[in-house]
Amino acid sequence: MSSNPVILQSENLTKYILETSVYPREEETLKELRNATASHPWGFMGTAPDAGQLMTLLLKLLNAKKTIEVGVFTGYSLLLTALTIPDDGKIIALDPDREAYEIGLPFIKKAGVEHKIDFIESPALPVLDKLIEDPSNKESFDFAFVDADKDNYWNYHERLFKLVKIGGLIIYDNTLWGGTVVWPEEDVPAPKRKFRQAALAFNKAIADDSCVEIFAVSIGDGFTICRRAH
Ligand SMILES: C[S@@+](CC[C@H](N)C(=O)[O-])C[C@H]1O[C@@H](n2cnc3c(N)ncnc32)[C@H](O)[C@@H]1O
Ligand SMILES: O=c1cc(-c2ccc(O)cc2)oc2c(O)c(O)ccc12
Repeated sequence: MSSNPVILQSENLTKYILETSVYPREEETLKELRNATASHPWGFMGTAPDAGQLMTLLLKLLNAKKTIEVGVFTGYSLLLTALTIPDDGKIIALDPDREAYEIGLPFIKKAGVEHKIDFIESPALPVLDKLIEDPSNKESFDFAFVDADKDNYWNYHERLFKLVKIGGLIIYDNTLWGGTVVWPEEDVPAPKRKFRQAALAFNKAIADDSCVEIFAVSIGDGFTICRRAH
């Protein structure tokens, strides 16, 4: 089994895709933010650039204007969303770690998109609950991206489902959790087991949810794309 967390069939194929179609198209400030994150001890948590490119395409297809991001870290996925939505678009970005967000902030400012971002330094669940209490927020968001504490994904789904409009998208990252979802439990390193179990439970629950159309994409660490059907 490869030690590379990328799930595509070979590391060379991933490299080929990155070099031919992702890096040449990656916006300069995104590249700079990604490079600034690389030296962070948790730098590997940033959204994979190929997965980010897919997200950009989906945001454009949707004409997304109002979005939510759960799990910001240094802001790679946040900056790409801010670069993609229109100038009067808005992103509610939730993360208890402001320090990591501040690593990416100079690149967000340089890109001239800070005005689209409402960063809230908080765990996401209480903020989502508050948003739901306001009827004007219900079914008002075009798009949500979830890349945070993996054992809360179903809790996020229950809330985001109420906030995202019919036809809107919710994307969940890490749903293949380094490919470990198909490994025998005993082969999975102990620290990875808790979130592997969370991914298995979430993948089953979302497949059983007839209110969304879904597709699990083997890109990055696994993207599950959900469209609110009704
Ligand atoms: C994988 S990183 C996000 C990566 C980010 N999407 C990017 O492109 O760089 C996960 C983030 O989730 C945040 N997080 C952990 N628990 C959270 C919670 N309860 N609510 C919101 N964010 C949380 C962590 O602080 C961390 O910054
Ligand atoms: O190794 C990780 C860990 C996380 C993680 C752990 C705990 C949290 O509360 C949030 C995130 O996230 C990761 C991630 O998103 C990724 O793409 C690779 C590795 C990890």
